[in-house]
Amino acid sequence: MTLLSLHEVKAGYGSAQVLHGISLEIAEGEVVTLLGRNGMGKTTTVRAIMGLIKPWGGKVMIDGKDMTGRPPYEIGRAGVGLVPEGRQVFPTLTVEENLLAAAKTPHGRARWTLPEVFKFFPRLKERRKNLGAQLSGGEQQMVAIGRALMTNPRLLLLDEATEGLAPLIREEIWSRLGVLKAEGEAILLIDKNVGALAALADRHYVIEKGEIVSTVADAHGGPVPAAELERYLHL
Ligand SMILES: Nc1ncnc2c1ncn2[C@@H]1O[C@H](COP(=O)(O)OP(=O)(O)OP(=O)(O)O)[C@@H](O)[C@H]1O
Repeated sequence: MTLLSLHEVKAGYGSAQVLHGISLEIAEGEVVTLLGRNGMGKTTTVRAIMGLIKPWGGKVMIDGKDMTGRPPYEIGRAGVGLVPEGRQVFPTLTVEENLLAAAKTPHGRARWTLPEVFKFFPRLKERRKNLGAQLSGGEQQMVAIGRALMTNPRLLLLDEATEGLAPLIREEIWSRLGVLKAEGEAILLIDKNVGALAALADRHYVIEKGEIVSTVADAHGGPVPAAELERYLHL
């Protein structure tokens, strides 16, 4: 079933239009990427989905329900969790407080609780009394992901979740995302690491100047080779 669909979403900042009619779909359990060079509108698309900016036109549908322009907490309640660009961990709260601030158990028994997040990222359990500001970039990223998981989302949006991280931490994040995929979590990924995207994702949307210019998938449902994705990025 379709979890999220965008129909001709238009949005921008001030009088500058950035999105010129974005249409895309993500089904339950699907891992999809939004690929594009800098400044093409990936983050703006995420903001429009989350209600962080109000679309100028078009529709954002969640579970077939029109959620266009609803505030972020309502989008979250509808099952969408965001791992934002730049992590945005609260610097003066501890790891535990950062995670608990987001806690939400929408439908009865929740998959994600504090102990479950600590099991998923053991490093966070060790650091649970540390302040956000005292964490390494990789640890902050784990907090950002853990915080989104604490909302028990059915769709996770990750905006540049491995940016600026050391290779080892980056690999750990990718492997954790693989675990989430295997559990049936739907994920929308934005990242510059095309190799990792190719390995994890089922499908790819290519965005250029605020429009989806290609949808890329393997005819037999397998992964799309990284080299093919690279070609789309160097148009
Ligand atoms: N808060 C803002 N106010 C004004 N313009 C903005 C704002 N945020 C982004 N823009 C502009 O909107 C356009 C698209 O930016 P966006 O961040 O969506 O791109 P992106 O594809 O995510 O790229 P990047 O990889 O650089 O984050 C760019 O021209 C950018 O300068």
